[in-house]
Amino acid sequence: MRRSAAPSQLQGNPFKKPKFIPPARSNPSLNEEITKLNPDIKLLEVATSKTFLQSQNDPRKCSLNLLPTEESAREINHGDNYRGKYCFEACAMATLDPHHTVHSAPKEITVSKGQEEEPASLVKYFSVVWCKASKKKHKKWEGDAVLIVKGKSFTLKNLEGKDIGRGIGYKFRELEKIEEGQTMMIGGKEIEVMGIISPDDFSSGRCFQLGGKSPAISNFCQAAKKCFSNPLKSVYKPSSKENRQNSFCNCKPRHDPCAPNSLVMLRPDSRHQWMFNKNCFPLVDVVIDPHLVCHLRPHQKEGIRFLYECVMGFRVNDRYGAILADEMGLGKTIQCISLIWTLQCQGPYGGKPVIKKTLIVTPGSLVNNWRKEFQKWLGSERIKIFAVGQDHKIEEFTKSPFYSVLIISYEMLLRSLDQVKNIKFDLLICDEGHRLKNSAVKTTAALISLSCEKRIILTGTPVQNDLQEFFALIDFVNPGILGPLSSYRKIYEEPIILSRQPSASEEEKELGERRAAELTCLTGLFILRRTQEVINKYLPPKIENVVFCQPAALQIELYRKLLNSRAVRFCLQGLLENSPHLICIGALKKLCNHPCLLFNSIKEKECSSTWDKNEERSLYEGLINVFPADYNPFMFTEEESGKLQVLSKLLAVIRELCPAEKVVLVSNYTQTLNILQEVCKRHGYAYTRLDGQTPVSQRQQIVDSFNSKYSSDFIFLLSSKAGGVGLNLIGGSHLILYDIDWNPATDIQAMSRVWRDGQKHPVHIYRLLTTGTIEEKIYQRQISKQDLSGAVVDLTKTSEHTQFSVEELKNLFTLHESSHCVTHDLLDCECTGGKDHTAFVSPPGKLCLSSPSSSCLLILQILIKQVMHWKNSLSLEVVSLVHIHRSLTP
Ligand SMILES: Nc1ncnc2c1ncn2[C@@H]1O[C@H](COP(=O)(O)OP(=O)(O)OP(=O)(O)O)[C@@H](O)[C@H]1O
Ligand SMILES: [Mg+2]
Repeated sequence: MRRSAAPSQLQGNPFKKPKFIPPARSNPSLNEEITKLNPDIKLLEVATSKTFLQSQNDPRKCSLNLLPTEESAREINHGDNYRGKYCFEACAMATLDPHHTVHSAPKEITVSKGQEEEPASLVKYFSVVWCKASKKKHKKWEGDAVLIVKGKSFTLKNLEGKDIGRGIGYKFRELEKIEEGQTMMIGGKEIEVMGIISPDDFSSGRCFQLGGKSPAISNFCQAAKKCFSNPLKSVYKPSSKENRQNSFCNCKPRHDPCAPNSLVMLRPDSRHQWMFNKNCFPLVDVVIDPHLVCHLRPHQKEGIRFLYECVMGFRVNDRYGAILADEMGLGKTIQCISLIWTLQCQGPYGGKPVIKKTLIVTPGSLVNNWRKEFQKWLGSERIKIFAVGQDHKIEEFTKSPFYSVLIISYEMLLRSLDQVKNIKFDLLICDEGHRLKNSAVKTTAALISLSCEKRIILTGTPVQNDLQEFFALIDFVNPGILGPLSSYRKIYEEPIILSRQPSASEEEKELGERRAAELTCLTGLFILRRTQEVINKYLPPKIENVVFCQPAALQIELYRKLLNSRAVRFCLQGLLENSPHLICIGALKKLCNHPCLLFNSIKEKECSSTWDKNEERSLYEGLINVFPADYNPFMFTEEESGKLQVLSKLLAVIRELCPAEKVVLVSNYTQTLNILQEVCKRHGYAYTRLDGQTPVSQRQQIVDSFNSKYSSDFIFLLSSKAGGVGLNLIGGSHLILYDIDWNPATDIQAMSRVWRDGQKHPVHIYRLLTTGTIEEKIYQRQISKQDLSGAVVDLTKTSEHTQFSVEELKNLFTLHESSHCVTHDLLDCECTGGKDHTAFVSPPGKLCLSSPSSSCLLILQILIKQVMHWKNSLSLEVVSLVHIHRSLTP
């Protein structure tokens, strides 16, 4: 009986180690032929099995390490190039298992009738191929599967992790004796055992990747040798016509690889050469332009190496994507610029450039920032870049042969997708690419439709909590690397989520942890994330202050009323259909910013008669009477909001004590920015503003003008939604976050606008919170959830700020009137926190509130070291380590 091969057999099932292939079923003549053609094949086989075994034994190493090691590869390279070619063909063939011929009839394992003694806990795993039971002569294996034998039962899972067969009550002795090569009938399916899977490979999920369509992770070696002794000797044989034709190509590196401080990229291994150097060009060192290298920080050099290896396909076979997820301000832009410039001028094969055209897609406000950064690092002569804007239509780029880099906003890309699709791009960079975490959105679909293999996502915001979002990012840069979504869910997502449930068994917990570790390991080859710690030493100090502001009398009264509204009572009864709790939360947050914002909403809803506004109306019932009869929201006063009073004083103090320094004032809401703008006007502060309404073409100009030392602007009003990411606002050294977001990442993004390279002054961050209110609760939630562990995806988090339990809502919908500062109470701090110590410093001598407002309660002064410690903690208790600075400064 002959069977055609299952996928694993076509690709070489690594679980089927060469030594176990029964001679009868291998094809000796083929192997002999291969060995005759090239004796090096033995070396490769050994290397292959060695690499595999090594990765199997070392759980920290990723699996799929199936290709020859660099050592073996280099041997090939030093020999005749053609030999190298055969060698690879042979290598590929050697792992190919010839069609199987089954000599013995499969045995049906019989269901045990009698009682058998066996250890129920004994679990074994096998890689198998299977087909439906049939009496046909020529059968076809239908697929690879994993057989799990546990005590007297078995489960058969396909490589997507789905159960395709189950059985119980088998004879234990039969199941125990299962060995490689054995064919048997179980559960109406015929299977052949291909190999044993170690418990480690099962629990990590590797066994599911290895059998079928999974990628092979290439042998990856960190150490790039400095330079070639003689590149011509190793590969270049100008014997053929083709080679003679190519003899014009450049054999010398563009920059001296042996110069001190030179940054030389890793050489391609022999697999890569075989795949991509068909014309046998000489190997040439790729060396980063020294003009750039002299500016690069160590982590940036490492980042460039990483990006180069990823997009060249050195790290993962046939995958050319990368995610650079460095924290904000680490210079992702310069790393990409260096990569583009290098690949555009150089390449390892005959020095031929690897890419011609690059597409950079970025949020609208950063299009011109990219252009400026190119100019900053490369000047305007080296590289011609084209930023799409109102006056720079994409047609210009299409027509002109000069431009090699196109920078376009996500919005514009959607509008001109057809034109962009007509251009052949060799490299695609998606800045602030976390927006691609949803594969259903148009932008993602548009970018996927571009036929560019080399894809880089840049993001400073880690993907938290959501394994599917993580999948979308991975699948975008390296399509298919995690298999289809359905199998990813079965193999990774479900076990990981299950293991996080409080009711998870020890076994489930262990499995979930192993799968999470494997996922991290697998994706870690093409994800790089460094934290701000790497640039701390290059930056001035940062002092972060959390300013707790007592609410004003009007705010308290309105707050009480809101909490007594029908809408809130509904929520507390668990009636959360149509999400009324989100409307309530929104109203409370508005009130914390200023009551006039709530007044506007009340008026708006009063005029609206639509049915679906009922809930909102029930929230606002009777509130209008709390406002004075002649209340005019345009004539709002600072006294009506605790935070606004503090803000006003804070601005006055900064202006007085540090007249040369500027302030970035951030809010999540445009309406709040309007109020803040009005405050600026009233006090005569020169300001500039960037929000969602600001035309994209003007944004960079606004930023540049603020950053300029000649600017008279004192305040930069910034909407965190429009400009929270990517902007460089180093002109300001004080940043005030007027309101708080559920997602700590949004606040951190905003805070990172000023504390970045180029900043000359110590940076002061002030976060304003209204005490006793929902803002404090959000803050507490932020610090208890926040974990900047450096992971791109934090698999331990489950927070979702749209879903709350009734208990959580009860806590959110409480006003703590008797406490001056609930967070302070939670700290177990011995100071009384009373109104007697209402002065604040940061740091001593630099800034103080000369006439402290009675509405201010405390400033928690958190020094940078402590911030780090605090950020890494998961519990509020650790905050008590934070020094509470309450000394009165004259
Ligand atoms: N090696 C360097 N020397 C001096 N300045 C640098 C260096 N690297 C980067 N910079 C500057 O630091 C600033 C921040 O860099 P960049 O905008 O690339 O950060 P980023 O990693 O993209 O941050 P974000 O996630 O906020 O977008 C820029 O003004 C950039 O020119
Ligand atoms: Mg950036």
